[in-house]
Amino acid sequence: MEQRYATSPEHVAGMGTAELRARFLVADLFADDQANAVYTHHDRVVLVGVQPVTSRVTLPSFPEIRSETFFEHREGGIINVGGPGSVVVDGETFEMGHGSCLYVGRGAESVVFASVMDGEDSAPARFYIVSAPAHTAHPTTFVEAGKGNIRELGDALTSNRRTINQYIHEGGIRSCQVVMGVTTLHPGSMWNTMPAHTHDRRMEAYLYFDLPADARIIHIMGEPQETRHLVVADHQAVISPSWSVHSGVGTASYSFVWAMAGENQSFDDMDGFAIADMR
Ligand SMILES: O=C(O)C(=O)C[C@H](O)C(=O)CO
Ligand SMILES: [Zn+2]
Repeated sequence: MEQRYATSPEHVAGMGTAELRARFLVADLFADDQANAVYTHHDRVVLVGVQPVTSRVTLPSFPEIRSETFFEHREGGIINVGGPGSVVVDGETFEMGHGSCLYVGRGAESVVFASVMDGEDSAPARFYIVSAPAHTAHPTTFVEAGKGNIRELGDALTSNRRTINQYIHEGGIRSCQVVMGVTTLHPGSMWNTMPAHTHDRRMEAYLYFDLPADARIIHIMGEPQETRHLVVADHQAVISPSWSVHSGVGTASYSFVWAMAGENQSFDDMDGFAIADMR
């Protein structure tokens, strides 16, 4: 498991492109028949990518978290950003289509991932997991793509019309810390999360998906008065510390998984910034 230690805003001001990418961009989460993990140390959130192709993949326990099983003292949200697949949690099978979400509660022991590969052109499932420490066990719960709490935001005139699907949140699937959902840009709209915000109570991670292979997201990060950017490709994630804005513009429309953990679970607890005040 890769370790990414926590960073401070003062540190970012002097970083060049390579260091910014090494600290905040998770470029290679998905690899065939593997479970790749990054331990962010921001709110002790672990990001995992599982891409089963020729065989099933069992979620390992990873020595860095010192537990018998991955979910012994953790919980996690899983979203499938690839082709159809399944997740078996302690013998119970969840068929997961593109964009669907599964919450796995503390104490789950065996978690096994598979793709439904039924032809040469079929795409493997890509399971994206965001996990945080959990103090109690909430039930493992599945929700189909598009069946979360829907919020429509933005306007085509400002190129930011988008649909937010909240899956794991205060009014939906219960959890200890993890809050998770998917935002989809409408055709022709390219901007997410602008005006931008921070939430000092929670870190957040974005995983961009459904972006054409030759398109990119220009992801804006850093303090609002001292921003930096990352150029991000499909299936890459960005770690956003609590003090950092997280907003992006695509060269094509796209979706992204957003997930947070920390002090509270209040989606609307955001500190917004006027666009004109950003630097
Ligand atoms: O499009 C948006 O705006 C978002 O999806 C915002 C994220 O959900 C977020 O940053 C929540 O704090
Ligand atoms: Zn946010």
